[in-house]
Amino acid sequence: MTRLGHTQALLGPELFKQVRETPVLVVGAGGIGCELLKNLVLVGFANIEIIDLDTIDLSNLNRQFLFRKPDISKSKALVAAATARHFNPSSGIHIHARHGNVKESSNDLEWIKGFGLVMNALDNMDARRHVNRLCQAAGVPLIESGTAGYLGQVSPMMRDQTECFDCVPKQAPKSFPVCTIRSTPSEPIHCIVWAKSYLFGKLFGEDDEAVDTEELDKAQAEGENAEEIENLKKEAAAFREVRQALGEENGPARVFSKVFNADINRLLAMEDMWKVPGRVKPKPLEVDAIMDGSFVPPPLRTASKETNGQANGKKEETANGNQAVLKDQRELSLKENLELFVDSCRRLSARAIAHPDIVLSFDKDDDDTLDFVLATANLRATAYGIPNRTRFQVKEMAGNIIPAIATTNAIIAGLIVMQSINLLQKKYGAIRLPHLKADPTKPLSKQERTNPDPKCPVCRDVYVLFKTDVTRCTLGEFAQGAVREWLASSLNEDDFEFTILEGGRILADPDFEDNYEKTLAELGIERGKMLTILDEDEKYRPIHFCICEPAVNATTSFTLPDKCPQIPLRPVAPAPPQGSPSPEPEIIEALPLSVTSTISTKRGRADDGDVSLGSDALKKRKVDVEANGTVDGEDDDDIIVLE
Ligand SMILES: Nc1ncnc2c1ncn2[C@@H]1O[C@H](COP(=O)(O)OP(=O)(O)OP(=O)(O)O)[C@@H](O)[C@H]1O
Ligand SMILES: [Zn+2]
Repeated sequence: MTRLGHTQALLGPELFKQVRETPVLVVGAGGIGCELLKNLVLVGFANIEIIDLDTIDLSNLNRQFLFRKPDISKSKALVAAATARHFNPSSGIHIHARHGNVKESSNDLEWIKGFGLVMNALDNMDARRHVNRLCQAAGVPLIESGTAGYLGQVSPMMRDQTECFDCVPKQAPKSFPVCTIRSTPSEPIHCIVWAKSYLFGKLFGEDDEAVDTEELDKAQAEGENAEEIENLKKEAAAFREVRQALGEENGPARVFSKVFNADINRLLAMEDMWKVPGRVKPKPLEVDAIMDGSFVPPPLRTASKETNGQANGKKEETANGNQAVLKDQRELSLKENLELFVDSCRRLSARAIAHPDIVLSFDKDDDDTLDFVLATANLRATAYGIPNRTRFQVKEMAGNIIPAIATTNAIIAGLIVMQSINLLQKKYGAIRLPHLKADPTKPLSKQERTNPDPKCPVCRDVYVLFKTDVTRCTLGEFAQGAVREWLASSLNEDDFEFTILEGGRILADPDFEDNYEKTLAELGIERGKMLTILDEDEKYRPIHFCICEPAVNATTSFTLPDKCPQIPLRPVAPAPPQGSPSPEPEIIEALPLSVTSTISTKRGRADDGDVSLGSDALKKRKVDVEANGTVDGEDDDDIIVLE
């Protein structure tokens, strides 16, 4: 019996026909995507489109087995398709591979409606949200998936039948108050974040002197505390000075004495700061004493077995109780950290001097930047009595590395195919029940899925296919023809007052019709975007008109579906607490022509990891808010976000 003969016998002729004919979309040709594509081809799916924006990297080869060394730098989607085709050569399968971003404007509502099933094999929230919205708008079933180390999950999503990706709140990225990072660290991660997203930027990142000065002058003019501004200016000037001297022979020593000695002494002088219960005073570090082994580090703040055995400088022999451990897994002595600090400072400043136009940034795979973060984080940790970390641990923490495990990807890809079959059979009971999870303690577990959240801002809204020539159709024509004559009349609303938005922009409202004469193109509306209607009485759910290519041979400037869909009412919102102002969206009167949405084939943004964890980026938000010497407690809501 042929390979497909087995599948046919298993599935029965009707389901097998669906498998063969249903057009399916796979988004992402990475760890899960490669496994999935292979499975789909072997099961007999014969009409597959796969899209990925990335090219193959050496680090992909350990688990993305559709790729080989000679494929490095080639398009993931194209190579994956070319390899997978050979897995079932006799089956007459058609794989359409696309090297591109799923968010491209050509991937609009009409495009997604062309699929019977969509499968996400992505690694970031942004793209997942985008595909979820498209699928919800089109009513096309989506199978969402993700893995993080040994954990993984598969979640089928079907409009009106199950919750969607946005019905469920996602875990917020881990964040730290700025003052914890800047002045009162208590855990190794606080020191790593400080080294990576504060100190590294100050010494080697973009020189923000002009911005600093301008902002501080402005704040002073606006009446901010003059002493605080003065402190901030001094702090900025001090950093500038050590930064400029970095290339000199004693450059690293000057940085050391500023950040590990003078700054700590200044903090210690702020007595009120150390009266907070539980807060432990740091101890300034001294180069000479560290080098001759006489420096006595402060005791470790946690009652842990860890020793930070810097006192005798013999850490190198006792680290982890094992001399034979790999270099990266050995904890450095205080002296070694100091030497590594000096050495990495020299390497980085040599790079900065050789290429002044290239701004250095932390990269876990760049040894110079990793060494700098390792050494400075450990030196700071020592000053604060916090346990040190090994190079391996710092790389993992600073790089937000979650190991990708091929077996988890393979299990998840198999479960995606099982759920695809359930969806094709419209076994909604089956897709609602097994929200399948892979977990090392219980290889397969299921979690009952819930109904859509009535308040979900994605799957409870209404979406309308709006085919239009954006260079011809004006906003006024849209408001009259699509909203008043088509939508409002089907709602039996004679006096329908509404606001038109695109993204966060208000294009028109009952008192603002200045844009009515402009074409949609002039307003920056293009294929793939949505015009959203909100009624003034807030009676109905938002209605999104999804811009698609004009109909062939269209004589009018737009075409609408024959029938207006049913527009549900909004759920009744609980009364806002007394005195709380209602949020007003921003009105943009003079609209900039922002049609320049350039889509890169490489991501310019950080991944947010599989499931809801992990990322390659540590974002810094407003790190400089705290004046040097003005720490106002842990409840500071300025945060440094670890995504
Ligand atoms: N907006 C997008 N459009 C198309 N493909 C995307 C988009 N965002 C992410 N992807 C693709 O999704 C895939 C996710 O796969 P995976 O999680 O294995 O990541 P990876 O980049 O291959 O591996 P790693 O991040 O571990 O190096 C990647 O190939 C990535 O290029
Ligand atoms: Zn939803």
